[in-house]
Amino acid sequence: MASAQLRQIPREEVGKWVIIDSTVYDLSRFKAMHPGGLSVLLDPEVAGQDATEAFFALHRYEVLEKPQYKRLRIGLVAGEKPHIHGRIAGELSKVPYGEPSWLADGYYSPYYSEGHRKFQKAVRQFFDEVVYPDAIDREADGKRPSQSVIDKMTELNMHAMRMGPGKHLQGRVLMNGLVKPEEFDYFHELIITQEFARSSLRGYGDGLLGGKVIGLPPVLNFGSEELKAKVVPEVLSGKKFICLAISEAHAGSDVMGLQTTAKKSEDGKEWIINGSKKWITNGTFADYFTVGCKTEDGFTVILVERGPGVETKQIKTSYSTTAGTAYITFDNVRVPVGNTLGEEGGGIFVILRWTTQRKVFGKPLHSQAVIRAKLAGMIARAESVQNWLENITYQMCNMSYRQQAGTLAGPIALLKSYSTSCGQDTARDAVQIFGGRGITQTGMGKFIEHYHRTIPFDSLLGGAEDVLADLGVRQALRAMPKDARL
Ligand code: HEM
Repeated sequence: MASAQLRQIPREEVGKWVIIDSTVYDLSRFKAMHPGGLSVLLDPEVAGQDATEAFFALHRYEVLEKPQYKRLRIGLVAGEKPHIHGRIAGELSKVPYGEPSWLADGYYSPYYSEGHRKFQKAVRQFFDEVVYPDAIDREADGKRPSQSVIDKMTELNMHAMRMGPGKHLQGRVLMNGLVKPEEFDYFHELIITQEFARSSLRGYGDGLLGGKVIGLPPVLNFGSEELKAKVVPEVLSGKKFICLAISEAHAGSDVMGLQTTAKKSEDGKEWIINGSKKWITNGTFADYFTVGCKTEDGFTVILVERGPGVETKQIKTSYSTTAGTAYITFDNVRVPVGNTLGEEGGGIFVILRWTTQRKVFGKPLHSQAVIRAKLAGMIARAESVQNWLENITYQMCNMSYRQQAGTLAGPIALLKSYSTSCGQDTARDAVQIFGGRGITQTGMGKFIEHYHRTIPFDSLLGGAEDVLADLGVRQALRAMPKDARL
Protein backbone atom coordinates (compact mmCIF):
# COMPACT_ATOMS: atom_id res chain seq x y z
CA MET A 1 0.00 0.00 0.00
CA ALA A 2 1.14 3.53 -0.67
CA SER A 3 0.81 4.43 3.01
CA ALA A 4 4.25 6.02 2.98
CA GLN A 5 2.97 9.05 1.05
CA LEU A 6 -0.08 9.57 3.26
CA ARG A 7 0.02 12.39 5.81
CA GLN A 8 -0.08 11.71 9.53
CA ILE A 9 -3.31 12.81 11.26
CA PRO A 10 -3.61 12.79 15.06
CA ARG A 11 -6.59 10.62 16.16
CA GLU A 12 -8.32 13.60 17.86
CA GLU A 13 -8.28 15.55 14.58
CA VAL A 14 -9.97 12.87 12.49
CA GLY A 15 -13.25 14.79 12.93
CA LYS A 16 -15.75 14.03 10.18
CA TRP A 17 -13.59 11.45 8.47
CA VAL A 18 -13.63 7.69 9.11
CA ILE A 19 -10.85 5.38 10.31
CA ILE A 20 -10.48 1.88 8.91
CA ASP A 21 -7.37 -0.04 9.95
CA SER A 22 -5.46 3.06 11.07
CA THR A 23 -6.13 4.69 7.68
CA VAL A 24 -8.23 7.84 7.45
CA TYR A 25 -10.86 8.00 4.69
CA ASP A 26 -12.76 11.04 3.48
CA LEU A 27 -16.16 9.63 2.48
CA SER A 28 -17.89 13.00 1.90
CA ARG A 29 -18.01 12.76 -1.91
CA PHE A 30 -18.48 8.96 -1.89
CA LYS A 31 -21.42 8.86 0.54
CA ALA A 32 -24.10 9.27 -2.09
CA MET A 33 -22.56 6.51 -4.23
CA HIS A 34 -21.95 3.99 -1.44
CA PRO A 35 -23.52 0.64 -2.45
CA GLY A 36 -24.49 0.11 1.18
CA GLY A 37 -26.35 3.44 1.28
CA LEU A 38 -25.84 6.79 2.92
CA SER A 39 -27.41 6.28 6.33
CA VAL A 40 -24.93 3.65 7.53
CA LEU A 41 -22.08 6.08 6.95
CA LEU A 42 -23.80 8.87 8.92
CA ASP A 43 -24.34 6.59 11.92
CA PRO A 44 -22.70 8.23 14.96
CA GLU A 45 -20.76 5.01 15.55
CA VAL A 46 -19.22 5.30 12.09
CA ALA A 47 -18.87 8.98 11.12
CA GLY A 48 -15.71 10.43 12.66
CA GLN A 49 -14.98 7.13 14.44
CA ASP A 50 -12.86 4.05 14.13
CA ALA A 51 -15.12 1.89 11.94
CA THR A 52 -12.63 -0.95 11.39
CA GLU A 53 -14.73 -3.66 12.99
CA ALA A 54 -17.98 -2.45 11.42
CA PHE A 55 -16.31 -2.30 8.00
CA PHE A 56 -14.82 -5.80 8.06
CA ALA A 57 -18.09 -7.28 9.25
CA LEU A 58 -19.59 -6.20 5.93
CA HIS A 59 -16.90 -6.03 3.25
CA ARG A 60 -14.10 -8.15 1.88
CA TYR A 61 -10.63 -6.66 2.17
CA GLU A 62 -10.35 -6.34 -1.60
CA VAL A 63 -12.93 -3.49 -1.54
CA LEU A 64 -10.24 -1.27 -0.01
CA GLU A 65 -7.77 -2.28 -2.70
CA LYS A 66 -9.89 -1.09 -5.61
CA PRO A 67 -8.39 2.04 -7.24
CA GLN A 68 -11.68 3.96 -7.08
CA TYR A 69 -11.82 3.46 -3.30
CA LYS A 70 -8.08 3.81 -2.68
CA ARG A 71 -8.53 7.43 -3.71
CA LEU A 72 -10.65 8.03 -0.62
CA ARG A 73 -7.60 7.60 1.63
CA ILE A 74 -6.35 10.92 2.94
CA GLY A 75 -3.98 9.99 5.74
CA LEU A 76 -2.81 7.66 8.46
CA VAL A 77 -3.59 7.97 12.16
CA ALA A 78 -0.40 9.51 13.58
CA GLY A 79 1.93 6.93 15.10
CA GLU A 80 -0.11 3.93 13.83
CA LYS A 81 0.37 1.48 10.98
CA PRO A 82 -2.27 -0.51 9.09
CA HIS A 83 -1.93 -4.19 9.94
CA ILE A 84 -4.91 -5.93 8.32
CA HIS A 85 -4.37 -7.62 4.99
CA GLY A 86 -6.29 -9.73 2.49
CA ARG A 87 -4.81 -12.22 0.07
CA ILE A 88 -1.06 -11.53 -0.30
CA ALA A 89 0.20 -12.66 -3.70
CA GLY A 90 2.38 -15.76 -3.42
CA GLU A 91 2.12 -16.11 0.35
CA LEU A 92 0.90 -19.05 2.37
CA SER A 93 -2.21 -18.62 4.46
CA LYS A 94 -1.67 -18.63 8.23
CA VAL A 95 -5.30 -19.60 8.85
CA PRO A 96 -5.36 -23.02 10.56
CA TYR A 97 -6.23 -25.71 8.01
CA GLY A 98 -6.11 -23.00 5.33
CA GLU A 99 -3.31 -24.93 3.62
CA PRO A 100 -2.59 -28.65 3.21
CA SER A 101 -0.56 -29.69 6.26
CA TRP A 102 2.73 -29.98 4.35
CA LEU A 103 2.55 -26.20 3.85
CA ALA A 104 1.53 -25.39 7.44
CA ASP A 105 4.07 -24.08 9.95
CA GLY A 106 5.73 -26.80 12.01
CA TYR A 107 4.37 -29.77 10.01
CA TYR A 108 6.38 -32.41 8.16
CA SER A 109 5.61 -34.59 5.17
CA PRO A 110 7.44 -37.58 3.74
CA TYR A 111 6.21 -36.75 0.26
CA TYR A 112 7.49 -33.30 -0.60
CA SER A 113 11.11 -32.20 -1.11
CA GLU A 114 12.63 -28.73 -0.86
CA GLY A 115 12.28 -28.62 -4.65
CA HIS A 116 8.50 -29.17 -4.39
CA ARG A 117 8.30 -26.31 -1.90
CA LYS A 118 10.12 -23.88 -4.20
CA PHE A 119 7.93 -25.05 -7.04
CA GLN A 120 4.73 -24.49 -5.02
CA LYS A 121 5.83 -20.96 -4.11
CA ALA A 122 6.49 -20.05 -7.73
CA VAL A 123 3.23 -21.59 -8.94
CA ARG A 124 1.22 -19.74 -6.29
CA GLN A 125 2.90 -16.45 -7.12
CA PHE A 126 2.00 -16.96 -10.77
CA PHE A 127 -1.60 -17.86 -10.01
CA ASP A 128 -2.10 -14.96 -7.60
CA GLU A 129 -0.53 -12.37 -9.87
CA VAL A 130 -1.52 -13.50 -13.36
CA VAL A 131 -4.42 -15.96 -13.19
CA TYR A 132 -6.52 -14.72 -10.28
CA PRO A 133 -7.15 -11.15 -11.58
CA ASP A 134 -8.23 -12.51 -14.99
CA ALA A 135 -10.41 -15.14 -13.28
CA ILE A 136 -12.28 -12.40 -11.41
CA ASP A 137 -12.77 -10.30 -14.56
CA ARG A 138 -13.85 -13.20 -16.80
CA GLU A 139 -16.27 -14.56 -14.19
CA ALA A 140 -17.81 -11.10 -14.24
CA ASP A 141 -18.12 -10.80 -18.03
CA GLY A 142 -18.56 -14.53 -18.81
CA LYS A 143 -15.96 -14.50 -21.59
CA ARG A 144 -13.34 -17.19 -22.16
CA PRO A 145 -10.00 -16.81 -20.30
CA SER A 146 -7.75 -14.16 -21.86
CA GLN A 147 -5.23 -15.42 -24.42
CA SER A 148 -2.56 -13.37 -22.60
CA VAL A 149 -2.96 -15.66 -19.56
CA ILE A 150 -2.84 -18.78 -21.75
CA ASP A 151 0.35 -17.41 -23.38
CA LYS A 152 1.99 -16.69 -20.02
CA MET A 153 1.17 -20.24 -18.96
CA THR A 154 2.82 -21.43 -22.18
CA GLU A 155 6.02 -19.51 -21.32
CA LEU A 156 6.28 -21.56 -18.11
CA ASN A 157 5.23 -24.75 -19.92
CA MET A 158 2.27 -24.98 -17.56
CA HIS A 159 0.05 -26.65 -20.18
CA ALA A 160 2.60 -29.42 -20.61
CA MET A 161 3.10 -29.81 -16.84
CA ARG A 162 -0.64 -30.18 -16.31
CA MET A 163 -0.43 -33.39 -18.31
CA GLY A 164 1.73 -34.90 -15.54
CA PRO A 165 5.18 -36.46 -15.78
CA GLY A 166 6.22 -38.06 -19.06
CA LYS A 167 7.91 -37.84 -22.42
CA HIS A 168 5.93 -34.75 -23.42
CA LEU A 169 8.08 -32.75 -20.95
CA GLN A 170 11.39 -33.69 -22.56
CA GLY A 171 13.47 -30.74 -23.71
CA ARG A 172 11.14 -28.20 -22.09
CA VAL A 173 12.15 -25.54 -19.57
CA LEU A 174 9.65 -25.96 -16.72
CA MET A 175 8.68 -23.06 -14.47
CA ASN A 176 11.73 -21.04 -15.60
CA GLY A 177 14.02 -24.01 -14.95
CA LEU A 178 12.87 -24.62 -11.36
CA VAL A 179 12.34 -28.32 -12.01
CA LYS A 180 14.03 -30.55 -14.58
CA PRO A 181 11.70 -32.53 -16.87
CA GLU A 182 13.05 -35.85 -15.56
CA GLU A 183 12.48 -34.74 -11.95
CA PHE A 184 8.90 -33.62 -12.49
CA ASP A 185 6.63 -36.08 -10.64
CA TYR A 186 2.97 -36.48 -9.71
CA PHE A 187 3.41 -34.27 -6.64
CA HIS A 188 4.38 -31.39 -8.92
CA GLU A 189 1.22 -32.07 -10.89
CA LEU A 190 -0.81 -32.22 -7.65
CA ILE A 191 0.62 -28.85 -6.61
CA ILE A 192 -0.48 -27.25 -9.89
CA THR A 193 -3.95 -28.79 -9.63
CA GLN A 194 -4.43 -27.57 -6.07
CA GLU A 195 -3.20 -24.07 -6.88
CA PHE A 196 -5.70 -24.03 -9.73
CA ALA A 197 -8.49 -24.91 -7.32
CA ARG A 198 -7.35 -22.16 -4.98
CA SER A 199 -8.32 -19.51 -7.53
CA SER A 200 -11.81 -20.41 -6.22
CA LEU A 201 -13.44 -19.91 -9.60
CA ARG A 202 -14.53 -23.24 -10.91
CA GLY A 203 -15.73 -22.41 -14.41
CA TYR A 204 -12.74 -20.22 -15.20
CA GLY A 205 -10.33 -22.94 -14.09
CA ASP A 206 -11.97 -25.30 -16.56
CA GLY A 207 -11.80 -22.60 -19.23
CA LEU A 208 -8.01 -22.61 -18.99
CA LEU A 209 -7.64 -25.66 -21.22
CA GLY A 210 -9.44 -27.90 -18.74
CA GLY A 211 -10.66 -29.84 -21.77
CA LYS A 212 -7.05 -30.53 -22.72
CA VAL A 213 -6.33 -32.31 -19.45
CA ILE A 214 -8.86 -34.98 -20.42
CA GLY A 215 -8.98 -34.57 -24.21
CA LEU A 216 -5.26 -34.72 -25.02
CA PRO A 217 -4.17 -37.90 -23.15
CA PRO A 218 -5.93 -40.20 -25.63
CA VAL A 219 -3.97 -38.45 -28.42
CA LEU A 220 -0.68 -38.66 -26.50
CA ASN A 221 -1.16 -42.31 -25.63
CA PHE A 222 -3.04 -43.73 -28.58
CA GLY A 223 -2.58 -41.33 -31.53
CA SER A 224 -0.36 -42.08 -34.54
CA GLU A 225 3.08 -40.44 -34.59
CA GLU A 226 1.92 -38.18 -37.43
CA LEU A 227 -1.15 -37.04 -35.52
CA LYS A 228 0.83 -36.40 -32.34
CA ALA A 229 3.48 -34.40 -34.21
CA LYS A 230 0.78 -32.04 -35.43
CA VAL A 231 -1.67 -31.79 -32.54
CA VAL A 232 0.42 -32.03 -29.36
CA PRO A 233 2.70 -29.00 -29.96
CA GLU A 234 -0.26 -26.85 -31.00
CA VAL A 235 -2.21 -27.69 -27.86
CA LEU A 236 0.67 -27.58 -25.39
CA SER A 237 1.66 -24.15 -26.71
CA GLY A 238 -1.85 -22.88 -25.99
CA LYS A 239 -2.45 -22.03 -29.67
CA LYS A 240 -5.22 -24.60 -30.09
CA PHE A 241 -7.84 -25.95 -27.72
CA ILE A 242 -8.88 -29.57 -27.48
CA CYS A 243 -11.78 -31.12 -25.58
CA LEU A 244 -13.09 -34.56 -24.68
CA ALA A 245 -16.47 -35.16 -26.29
CA ILE A 246 -18.03 -38.29 -24.83
CA SER A 247 -21.28 -37.57 -22.98
CA GLU A 248 -24.57 -37.19 -24.82
CA ALA A 249 -28.03 -36.02 -23.91
CA HIS A 250 -29.12 -39.67 -23.77
CA ALA A 251 -26.01 -41.04 -22.09
CA GLY A 252 -23.96 -39.31 -19.40
CA SER A 253 -21.61 -41.59 -17.54
CA ASP A 254 -22.93 -44.56 -19.52
CA VAL A 255 -20.26 -44.72 -22.22
CA MET A 256 -21.64 -47.85 -23.85
CA GLY A 257 -25.03 -46.21 -24.44
CA LEU A 258 -23.68 -43.56 -26.83
CA GLN A 259 -25.49 -42.85 -30.09
CA THR A 260 -22.97 -40.82 -32.10
CA THR A 261 -21.93 -43.03 -35.00
CA ALA A 262 -18.81 -43.26 -37.14
CA LYS A 263 -19.10 -45.23 -40.42
CA LYS A 264 -16.33 -45.86 -42.92
CA SER A 265 -16.54 -44.18 -46.34
CA GLU A 266 -16.76 -46.46 -49.37
CA ASP A 267 -13.03 -46.27 -50.06
CA GLY A 268 -12.34 -47.00 -46.37
CA LYS A 269 -10.14 -43.92 -46.04
CA GLU A 270 -12.44 -41.77 -43.93
CA TRP A 271 -14.79 -41.90 -40.98
CA ILE A 272 -18.17 -40.23 -41.46
CA ILE A 273 -19.44 -39.04 -38.10
CA ASN A 274 -23.01 -38.17 -37.15
CA GLY A 275 -24.53 -37.35 -33.79
CA SER A 276 -24.42 -34.89 -30.91
CA LYS A 277 -22.52 -34.39 -27.67
CA LYS A 278 -23.58 -32.49 -24.57
CA TRP A 279 -21.89 -30.79 -21.58
CA ILE A 280 -18.51 -30.65 -23.32
CA THR A 281 -16.05 -28.48 -21.39
CA ASN A 282 -14.22 -25.98 -23.68
CA GLY A 283 -16.34 -27.19 -26.61
CA THR A 284 -17.48 -23.70 -27.69
CA PHE A 285 -13.94 -22.64 -28.45
CA ALA A 286 -12.22 -25.99 -29.10
CA ASP A 287 -10.29 -26.62 -32.31
CA TYR A 288 -10.05 -30.39 -31.72
CA PHE A 289 -12.57 -32.86 -30.34
CA THR A 290 -11.67 -36.27 -28.94
CA VAL A 291 -14.93 -37.98 -29.79
CA GLY A 292 -16.40 -41.24 -28.54
CA CYS A 293 -18.28 -42.95 -31.40
CA LYS A 294 -20.30 -46.08 -31.92
CA THR A 295 -18.69 -48.11 -34.72
CA GLU A 296 -19.28 -51.50 -36.29
CA ASP A 297 -16.90 -53.15 -33.80
CA GLY A 298 -18.12 -51.36 -30.69
CA PHE A 299 -16.87 -48.05 -29.36
CA THR A 300 -14.08 -46.10 -31.05
CA VAL A 301 -12.39 -42.82 -30.15
CA ILE A 302 -11.65 -40.48 -33.05
CA LEU A 303 -9.97 -37.07 -33.18
CA VAL A 304 -12.08 -34.54 -35.07
CA GLU A 305 -10.81 -31.15 -36.19
CA ARG A 306 -13.27 -28.24 -36.29
CA GLY A 307 -14.49 -27.94 -39.88
CA PRO A 308 -17.52 -28.49 -42.12
CA GLY A 309 -20.37 -30.22 -40.30
CA VAL A 310 -19.10 -29.44 -36.78
CA GLU A 311 -21.23 -26.99 -34.83
CA THR A 312 -20.90 -25.88 -31.22
CA LYS A 313 -23.36 -23.97 -29.06
CA GLN A 314 -22.96 -22.59 -25.55
CA ILE A 315 -24.92 -24.40 -22.82
CA LYS A 316 -25.86 -22.18 -19.91
CA THR A 317 -24.98 -24.20 -16.84
CA SER A 318 -24.98 -23.13 -13.22
CA TYR A 319 -21.33 -22.35 -13.46
CA SER A 320 -19.91 -19.64 -15.63
CA THR A 321 -19.72 -19.43 -19.40
CA THR A 322 -15.92 -18.98 -19.10
CA ALA A 323 -15.64 -22.79 -19.25
CA GLY A 324 -17.14 -22.85 -22.75
CA THR A 325 -19.49 -25.76 -21.96
CA ALA A 326 -20.98 -26.84 -25.28
CA TYR A 327 -23.63 -28.76 -27.11
CA ILE A 328 -21.95 -30.13 -30.23
CA THR A 329 -23.43 -31.54 -33.40
CA PHE A 330 -21.60 -33.59 -36.02
CA ASP A 331 -23.36 -33.67 -39.35
CA ASN A 332 -21.65 -35.98 -41.87
CA VAL A 333 -18.24 -34.89 -40.62
CA ARG A 334 -15.47 -36.57 -42.61
CA VAL A 335 -12.26 -37.45 -40.80
CA PRO A 336 -9.21 -39.46 -42.05
CA VAL A 337 -9.09 -42.95 -40.51
CA GLY A 338 -5.59 -42.03 -39.34
CA ASN A 339 -7.31 -39.95 -36.66
CA THR A 340 -8.48 -43.09 -34.84
CA LEU A 341 -7.12 -43.11 -31.28
CA GLY A 342 -6.23 -46.66 -30.25
CA GLU A 343 -7.86 -49.72 -31.74
CA GLU A 344 -11.11 -49.63 -33.64
CA GLY A 345 -13.66 -50.90 -31.15
CA GLY A 346 -11.11 -50.42 -28.34
CA GLY A 347 -12.43 -47.03 -27.29
CA ILE A 348 -13.78 -48.06 -23.94
CA PHE A 349 -10.23 -48.83 -22.85
CA VAL A 350 -8.95 -45.46 -24.10
CA ILE A 351 -11.59 -43.55 -22.20
CA LEU A 352 -12.03 -45.47 -18.98
CA ARG A 353 -8.32 -45.42 -18.32
CA TRP A 354 -8.48 -41.66 -18.29
CA THR A 355 -11.79 -40.83 -16.79
CA THR A 356 -11.09 -42.92 -13.70
CA GLN A 357 -7.80 -41.12 -13.21
CA ARG A 358 -9.34 -37.74 -13.45
CA LYS A 359 -9.08 -36.16 -10.57
CA VAL A 360 -9.15 -33.86 -9.88
CA PHE A 361 -23.85 -12.49 17.01
CA GLY A 362 -23.09 -10.55 19.42
CA LYS A 363 -20.57 -13.19 20.25
CA PRO A 364 -18.27 -14.59 17.61
CA LEU A 365 -19.97 -17.26 15.53
CA HIS A 366 -17.50 -19.88 16.68
CA SER A 367 -18.69 -19.45 20.26
CA GLN A 368 -21.64 -21.62 19.26
CA ALA A 369 -21.04 -25.32 19.66
CA VAL A 370 -23.12 -26.14 16.61
CA ILE A 371 -20.83 -24.00 14.42
CA ARG A 372 -17.73 -25.56 15.94
CA ALA A 373 -19.17 -29.01 15.21
CA LYS A 374 -19.64 -28.00 11.56
CA LEU A 375 -16.07 -26.72 11.44
CA ALA A 376 -14.82 -30.00 12.93
CA GLY A 377 -16.54 -31.93 10.16
CA MET A 378 -15.20 -29.60 7.48
CA ILE A 379 -11.62 -29.85 8.77
CA ALA A 380 -11.78 -33.63 9.14
CA ARG A 381 -13.12 -34.02 5.62
CA ALA A 382 -10.52 -31.74 4.03
CA GLU A 383 -7.66 -33.36 5.94
CA SER A 384 -8.75 -36.91 5.15
CA VAL A 385 -9.15 -36.18 1.43
CA GLN A 386 -5.75 -34.47 1.28
CA ASN A 387 -4.02 -37.35 3.06
CA TRP A 388 -5.62 -39.99 0.87
CA LEU A 389 -4.76 -37.93 -2.21
CA GLU A 390 -1.11 -37.66 -1.19
CA ASN A 391 -0.93 -41.38 -0.52
CA ILE A 392 -2.29 -42.20 -3.97
CA THR A 393 0.03 -39.63 -5.57
CA TYR A 394 2.92 -41.38 -3.80
CA GLN A 395 1.82 -44.75 -5.20
CA MET A 396 1.67 -43.19 -8.68
CA CYS A 397 5.25 -41.92 -8.30
CA ASN A 398 6.38 -45.50 -7.61
CA MET A 399 4.27 -47.53 -10.04
CA SER A 400 4.57 -48.03 -13.77
CA TYR A 401 1.75 -46.69 -15.88
CA ARG A 402 0.40 -50.23 -16.32
CA GLN A 403 0.49 -50.92 -12.57
CA GLN A 404 -1.32 -47.64 -11.91
CA ALA A 405 -4.09 -48.56 -14.33
CA GLY A 406 -4.47 -52.01 -12.80
CA THR A 407 -4.08 -51.24 -9.12
CA LEU A 408 -5.19 -47.66 -8.66
CA ALA A 409 -8.30 -47.32 -10.83
CA GLY A 410 -10.53 -48.56 -7.97
CA PRO A 411 -8.96 -46.44 -5.21
CA ILE A 412 -8.94 -43.35 -7.47
CA ALA A 413 -12.60 -43.88 -8.30
CA LEU A 414 -13.41 -44.17 -4.57
CA LEU A 415 -11.30 -41.14 -3.70
CA LYS A 416 -12.92 -39.07 -6.43
CA SER A 417 -16.36 -40.05 -5.21
CA TYR A 418 -15.45 -39.41 -1.56
CA SER A 419 -13.83 -36.04 -2.19
CA THR A 420 -16.74 -34.62 -4.16
CA SER A 421 -19.23 -35.87 -1.62
CA CYS A 422 -17.09 -34.23 1.11
CA GLY A 423 -16.99 -31.08 -1.01
CA GLN A 424 -20.78 -30.98 -1.23
CA ASP A 425 -21.17 -31.48 2.54
CA THR A 426 -18.63 -28.76 3.15
CA ALA A 427 -20.31 -26.36 0.73
CA ARG A 428 -23.64 -26.93 2.50
CA ASP A 429 -22.10 -26.33 5.93
CA ALA A 430 -20.31 -23.22 4.68
CA VAL A 431 -23.58 -21.75 3.38
CA GLN A 432 -25.24 -22.42 6.75
CA ILE A 433 -22.41 -20.62 8.51
CA PHE A 434 -22.40 -17.68 6.09
CA GLY A 435 -26.19 -17.39 5.98
CA GLY A 436 -27.58 -15.02 3.32
CA ARG A 437 -24.05 -14.04 2.32
CA GLY A 438 -23.41 -17.62 1.26
CA ILE A 439 -26.11 -17.38 -1.39
CA THR A 440 -25.17 -13.92 -2.68
CA GLN A 441 -22.92 -13.62 -5.73
CA THR A 442 -21.15 -10.46 -4.59
CA GLY A 443 -19.63 -9.39 -1.33
CA MET A 444 -18.25 -11.33 1.59
CA GLY A 445 -19.69 -14.73 0.78
CA LYS A 446 -19.05 -14.67 -2.97
CA PHE A 447 -16.61 -17.58 -2.99
CA ILE A 448 -18.88 -19.67 -0.77
CA GLU A 449 -21.81 -18.98 -3.11
CA HIS A 450 -19.61 -19.90 -6.08
CA TYR A 451 -18.35 -23.09 -4.47
CA HIS A 452 -21.82 -24.19 -3.40
CA ARG A 453 -23.15 -23.56 -6.90
CA THR A 454 -20.32 -25.28 -8.75
CA ILE A 455 -19.28 -28.23 -6.57
CA PRO A 456 -22.01 -30.44 -8.08
CA PHE A 457 -20.00 -30.23 -11.33
CA ASP A 458 -17.16 -32.09 -9.72
CA SER A 459 -19.49 -34.74 -8.41
CA LEU A 460 -20.71 -35.40 -11.97
CA LEU A 461 -17.82 -34.71 -14.35
CA GLY A 462 -15.52 -37.62 -15.02
CA GLY A 463 -17.99 -40.12 -13.62
CA ALA A 464 -20.92 -39.55 -11.26
CA GLU A 465 -20.21 -40.10 -7.56
CA ASP A 466 -22.27 -43.24 -7.13
CA VAL A 467 -21.05 -44.84 -10.35
CA LEU A 468 -17.41 -44.31 -9.37
CA ALA A 469 -17.86 -45.50 -5.80
CA ASP A 470 -19.41 -48.67 -7.14
CA LEU A 471 -16.55 -49.12 -9.61
CA GLY A 472 -14.10 -48.89 -6.70
CA VAL A 473 -15.96 -51.46 -4.65
CA ARG A 474 -16.30 -53.83 -7.58
CA GLN A 475 -12.56 -53.67 -8.16
CA ALA A 476 -11.98 -54.49 -4.48
CA LEU A 477 -14.41 -57.41 -4.67
CA ARG A 478 -12.57 -58.82 -7.68
CA ALA A 479 -9.37 -58.78 -5.62
CA MET A 480 -10.92 -60.64 -2.66
CA PRO A 481 -8.93 -63.80 -1.81
CA LYS A 482 -11.05 -66.81 -2.70
CA ASP A 483 -10.04 -68.70 0.45
CA ALA A 484 -10.62 -65.98 3.08
CA ARG A 485 -13.45 -66.60 5.60
CA LEU A 486 -14.63 -64.76 8.73
C1 HEM B 1 -13.80 3.17 2.57
C2 HEM B 1 -15.03 3.02 2.99
C3 HEM B 1 -16.06 2.17 2.32
C4 HEM B 1 -16.10 1.68 1.06
C5 HEM B 1 -15.11 1.90 -0.07
C6 HEM B 1 -17.30 0.88 0.94
C7 HEM B 1 -17.68 0.21 -0.20
C8 HEM B 1 -18.74 -0.67 -0.24
C9 HEM B 1 -19.02 -1.53 -1.36
C10 HEM B 1 -18.21 -1.64 -2.64
C11 HEM B 1 -20.13 -2.24 -1.04
C12 HEM B 1 -20.79 -3.33 -1.92
C13 HEM B 1 -20.59 -4.61 -1.15
C14 HEM B 1 -19.98 -5.69 -1.84
O1 HEM B 1 -20.56 -6.14 -2.83
O2 HEM B 1 -18.92 -6.09 -1.34
C15 HEM B 1 -20.55 -1.83 0.27
C16 HEM B 1 -21.64 -2.35 0.94
C17 HEM B 1 -21.99 -1.98 2.22
N1 HEM B 1 -21.33 -1.12 3.05
FE1 HEM B 1 -19.67 -0.09 2.59
N2 HEM B 1 -17.97 0.90 2.14
C18 HEM B 1 -17.23 1.66 3.00
C19 HEM B 1 -17.50 1.93 4.32
C20 HEM B 1 -18.58 1.44 4.99
C21 HEM B 1 -18.83 1.68 6.37
C22 HEM B 1 -17.91 2.46 7.30
C23 HEM B 1 -20.02 1.08 6.67
C24 HEM B 1 -20.74 1.07 7.97
C25 HEM B 1 -20.63 0.18 8.85
C26 HEM B 1 -20.49 0.43 5.46
C27 HEM B 1 -21.65 -0.30 5.36
C28 HEM B 1 -22.01 -1.05 4.25
C29 HEM B 1 -23.18 -1.88 4.17
C30 HEM B 1 -24.23 -2.07 5.27
C31 HEM B 1 -23.17 -2.47 2.92
C32 HEM B 1 -24.17 -3.47 2.36
C33 HEM B 1 -23.60 -4.83 2.72
C34 HEM B 1 -24.28 -6.03 2.12
O3 HEM B 1 -24.95 -5.93 1.08
O4 HEM B 1 -24.09 -7.11 2.72
N3 HEM B 1 -19.59 0.68 4.46
N4 HEM B 1 -19.69 -0.89 0.73
